[in-house]
Amino acid sequence: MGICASKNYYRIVLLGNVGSGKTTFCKQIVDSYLGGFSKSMKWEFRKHIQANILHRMVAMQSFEEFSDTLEEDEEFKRNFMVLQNATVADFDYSDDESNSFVQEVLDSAVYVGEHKVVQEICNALYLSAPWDFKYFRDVRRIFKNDYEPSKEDIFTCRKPTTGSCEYIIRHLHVQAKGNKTIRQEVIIEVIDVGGQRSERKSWEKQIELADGILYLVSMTDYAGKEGAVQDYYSYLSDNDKCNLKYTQELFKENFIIPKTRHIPIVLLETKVDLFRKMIEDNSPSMRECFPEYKGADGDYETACAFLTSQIKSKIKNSLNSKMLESKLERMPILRQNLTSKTNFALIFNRIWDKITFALQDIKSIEKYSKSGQVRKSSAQEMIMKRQAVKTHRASITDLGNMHMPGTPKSKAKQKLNFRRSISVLTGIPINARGSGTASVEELISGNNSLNLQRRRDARNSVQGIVRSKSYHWN
Ligand SMILES: Nc1nc2c(ncn2[C@@H]2O[C@H](COP(=O)(O)OP(=O)(O)OP(=O)(O)O)[C@@H](O)[C@H]2O)c(=O)[nH]1
Ligand SMILES: [Mg+2]
Repeated sequence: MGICASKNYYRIVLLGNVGSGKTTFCKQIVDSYLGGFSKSMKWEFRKHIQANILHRMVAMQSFEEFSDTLEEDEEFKRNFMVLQNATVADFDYSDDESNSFVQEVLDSAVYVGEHKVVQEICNALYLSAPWDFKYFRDVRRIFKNDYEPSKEDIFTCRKPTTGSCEYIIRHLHVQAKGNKTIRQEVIIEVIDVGGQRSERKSWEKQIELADGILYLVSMTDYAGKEGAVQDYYSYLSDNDKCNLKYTQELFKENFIIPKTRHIPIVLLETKVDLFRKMIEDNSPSMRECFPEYKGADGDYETACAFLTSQIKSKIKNSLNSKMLESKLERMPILRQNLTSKTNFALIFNRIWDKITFALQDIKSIEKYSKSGQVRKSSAQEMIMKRQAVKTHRASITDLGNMHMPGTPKSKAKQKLNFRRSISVLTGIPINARGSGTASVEELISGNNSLNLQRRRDARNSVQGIVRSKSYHWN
C-alpha cells in the first residue's frame, strides 16, 4: 500500500520567485489534464503575446543603433510611430480586425520586427529574455489577423500572476515496486500564486492549507546582477529582483518560517534548457558570476551541481534545528524545462513520486529529530546501502532526461521500473512489439509512432478532468 492509502486529496502550493515558472507548470497541467486551451484562452494569450512584443519593440528606442535608424530611415520611423501610438494609448489592437488602424498596427509590427536592426538587437539580448525575444523570429506569423497561438507560444507567453489560481486534477499515480506496479488515484489541487513581493502577502494563507510545497527556482537567476532589476522583468517593482542572492534569500525565508516547518518541500529547478545554453555559451560564465566556482567553462553538470549547492548552502548556514537540517538534507530536488512539449503526465508522475516521498518522509524526520539525530539524506542512505553509489547527486532527478544515477545494475532496474510506470500511464504494454513499440525516450517526448487515438484513449482512461476553479486567461 502506498502512503496515500488513507488520503486521496492533496493541496500542493507552488511557490517561488517571480518568473520561476509557476504558471508555466500550471499551463502544462491545463494542457495535459484539463482538456487543453479553450478558444477564449487562446484569444487572451494572443493579446498578451502581441502586446509583449510591441512593448519590447518600443523599449528598443534606448539602443543607439535603433535610434540612429529612426533618424535615418523614414519608413522605419513611420512604422515605429504607429506601434508607439498603439502602446502609449494602450490600444486594444487585436479586438477589431476590420478596423484599418488594427491592420496598420499588424503590418507595422511585421515591418519593424523583421528589420535588420531589430533582429540584431534581439540576437544580442536573446538570452536575457528568451520568452519575449523568441517571438521576434516569427513576427510574420504572429501579427496576422487569423493568428492562433501554438502550444509552444502559450508556454512561452509571459504574464505575471496576480491573485491565486487553483487547478484540481485527477492523477493516477503509478509506481513500480519490485515486480509489482502500484496504482493509486489521487485528486490533487495545485495552487498557483504570484511571486512578486506585492503578491507574497497571500503565501502565508496558502501555506496554512497546503499538504506540500513545490518550490520553484529558475536556474537562470544565476546570471542576474546583484541589486539590479533585470531588464527582462521590466514590469517588476524596485522591490523585486531576479538574481540568485535574492532567490536564495526568499527560499531560505520560506524554508525556515514556522508555518512551513511541518510541510514537505520539494525543490524544482526550472529553465534547465536555458541554463544549459547559457553555460555552454559562457553567457555569462559561472566564474564571472561566482569567483569561487572551480568548474571548467561549459561544464553543464558541474554548473548544475554548484548551483544546487549554492541554493542549499544559504539555508544550511542559518538552521538551528535538527529537524530542519534533516529536512534540507533529504529534500528531493528535480530539474525540468517547463516549456518542453514532453508528455507532462509522465513528468508529473515522477514529480508526484518525490512529493509522496517527502510527505512520508517528513514524519520520520520529525520522529528522528526528537531523539536529537539528523537523518541522513536519502542519497546518503542509498550510498550506505549500495556502496557503489558515489555521489550525493543521486537525490537529484533531471526529469527531462533519462538520467539514472547509480550502478549499471541499479540503473537497469530503475529503467525497467520506469518503463513499467509508463506502460500503465500510456496503456502500452511494456513488451509491445512491432509498430506499437515505443522507447521510453519516445514516450517521454510524446514523439512515438503509436496511433494517436490509442494513446489518447489510454491517457483518458487513467487521467480525468476534474475542474479548475479559475484561470488567469479568461
Ligand atoms: N525556456 C524556458 N522558459 C521557461 C521555463 N519555465 C518558465 N519559463 C518562461 O519564464 C517565463 C516566466 O514564467 P512564469 O511561469 O510566468 O513564472 P511565474 O513563476 O508564474 O511568475 P510570477 O507569476 O510573476 O510569479 C515565461 O515566459 C515562461 O515561458 C523553462 O523551464 N524553460
Ligand atoms: Mg505566474
